[in-house]
Amino acid sequence: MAVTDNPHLTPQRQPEDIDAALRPKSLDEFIGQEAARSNLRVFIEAAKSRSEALDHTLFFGPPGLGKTTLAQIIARELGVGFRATSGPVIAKSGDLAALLTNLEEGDVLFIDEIHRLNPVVEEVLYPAMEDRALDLIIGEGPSARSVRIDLPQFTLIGATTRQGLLTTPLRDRFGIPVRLNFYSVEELEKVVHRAAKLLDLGIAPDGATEVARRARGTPRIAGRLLRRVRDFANVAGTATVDQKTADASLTRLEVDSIGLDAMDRRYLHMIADIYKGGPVGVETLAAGLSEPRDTIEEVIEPYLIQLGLVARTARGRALNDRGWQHLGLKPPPGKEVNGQLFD
Ligand SMILES: Nc1ncnc2c1ncn2[C@@H]1O[C@H](COP(=O)(O)OP(=O)(O)OP(=O)(O)O)[C@@H](O)[C@H]1O
Ligand SMILES: [Mg+2]
Repeated sequence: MAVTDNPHLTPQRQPEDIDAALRPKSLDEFIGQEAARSNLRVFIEAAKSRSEALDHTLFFGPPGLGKTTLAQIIARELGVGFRATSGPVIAKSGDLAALLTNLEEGDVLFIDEIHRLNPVVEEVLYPAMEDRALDLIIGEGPSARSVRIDLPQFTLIGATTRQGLLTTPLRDRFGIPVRLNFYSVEELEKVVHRAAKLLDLGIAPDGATEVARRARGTPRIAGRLLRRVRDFANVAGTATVDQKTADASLTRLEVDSIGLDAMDRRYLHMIADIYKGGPVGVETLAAGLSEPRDTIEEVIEPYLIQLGLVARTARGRALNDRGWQHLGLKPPPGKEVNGQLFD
């Protein structure tokens, strides 16, 4: 059985299914991330010209910026097979051994959420990445012996939203670390136009700009918002989405003028209203919002920090003056904001 046929080793994350239709298929089609893209182009070309596997590659950055997409594109550009799995589903070292021994020459093995690998499994990965070999213990007790199995040349592509949670030995074994950044509005406009074409939806430039401005710097969100805008447009009988249609739809979806959603605003209000602007610890916020700490750190905070609304300080999260402004509130008198006393 092919590894990818095993349901336990190929978890289908639901959002990915919706995403599949909009996924770019080549580096040329992939929008933005210029530096990463041009470097990858060189590394892929070089590996191909030497008939070698590409060096192990690590993608890290917030959700929805294109990590899985780029991994698939790399396999396609290299002209090799693509096997996908994810950290939490590889429960035992035997599962990983099965995956690795089933690889074909040059294949890409994609491990999503690689920061969530079991440490025992991770140990198996080290020699596999470094020497392309597998050390197995066969038998038990006094008759147990260790055998080394050679693996085909392969490329491990890891993806993580939390680079900081990777162990140093694992991080050091990736020859090509790639950070993905939030997209600019101009880049997201292109993403929106491309997606609209694929969805067979007419969109005016100002309509695309409106969706792009409110997509939280994230192509996945741009795609999602566009689908909802399409629903509103279809029902209203609007042929072409312009700024007004987009704005009305997004407002109904509670996406505000800078793209923050209801959850983002609950987070900001919790700091402002209950903790007087902070600093407040992330665990406290997690409990107050009934959200896992991971979601807060991986999904909610990166964009708010990027916009400068919130700061991560040693004593916890604190609202910056832009955060107060966005909420239309004033910090309490005597409050230190951005390191300055507010009066
Ligand atoms: N540069 C891009 N150009 C066009 N569409 C993109 C781009 N990057 C991502 N997308 C679209 O955004 C969606 C999400 O991308 P992807 O699944 O690769 O994100 P991810 O980084 O793997 O997210 P996660 O961390 O949640 O796994 C896909 O539908 C993809 O088509
Ligand atoms: Mg992904």
